[in-house]
Amino acid sequence: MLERLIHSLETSPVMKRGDYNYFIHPITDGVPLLEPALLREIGCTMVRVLDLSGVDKIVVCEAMGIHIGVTLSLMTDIPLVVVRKRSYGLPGEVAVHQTTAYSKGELYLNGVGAGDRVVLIDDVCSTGGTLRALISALGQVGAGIADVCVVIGRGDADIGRPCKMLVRVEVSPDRVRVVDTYL
Ligand SMILES: O=P(O)(O)OC[C@H]1O[C@H](OP(=O)(O)OP(=O)(O)O)[C@H](O)[C@@H]1O
Ligand code: HPA
Repeated sequence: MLERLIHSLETSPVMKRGDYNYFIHPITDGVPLLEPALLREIGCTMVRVLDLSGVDKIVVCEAMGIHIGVTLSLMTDIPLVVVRKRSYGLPGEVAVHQTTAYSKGELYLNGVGAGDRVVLIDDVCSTGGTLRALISALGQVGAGIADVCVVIGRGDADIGRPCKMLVRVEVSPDRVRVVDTYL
């Protein structure tokens, strides 16, 4: 079911970002190009594995959650909320701090309120810093999280709740290996 994702990951290049082995892949970086069939494969798998009952909104983070969220939104008719890296100052906006293996910044949540039931989607979970920040923001506005799902998991981050990972990878300085799949 995830043949395209697995093959594309296992042939993806790895570069250094400081000490961090950073793999470069269409889903996590948008380069060199995104094949519609790969997006469809991921969208179909997410529809199968996610608990979407009663879900009002799909929540993703700028930038590399957006194409995955759009794919899922088009397949399910559930509206999409994009958490941004800049503030709009709208009423009810919540700011949280994000730390990853190679960056720090602020994330700004708009468009989700008390009682909303959401699924949280991202491209990759590595240190878990981004998902922890997003879960904190959703908690602050009083939203319920039905499910959390990422396309690719690496490492063994604790985000304080279960996270469905379509594939799990190990990344060495010269290659990516897929070591597990969700289905
Ligand atoms: O588990 P973590 O260590 O938090 O890493 C995962 C996050 O890192 C990347 O985002 P990044 O902030 O690099 O921004 P981008 O989506 O704009 O590339 C990726 O899109 C995830 O959101
Ligand atoms: O190794 C990576 N590649 C792409 N995006 C990422 N986000 C966290 N780690 C990575």
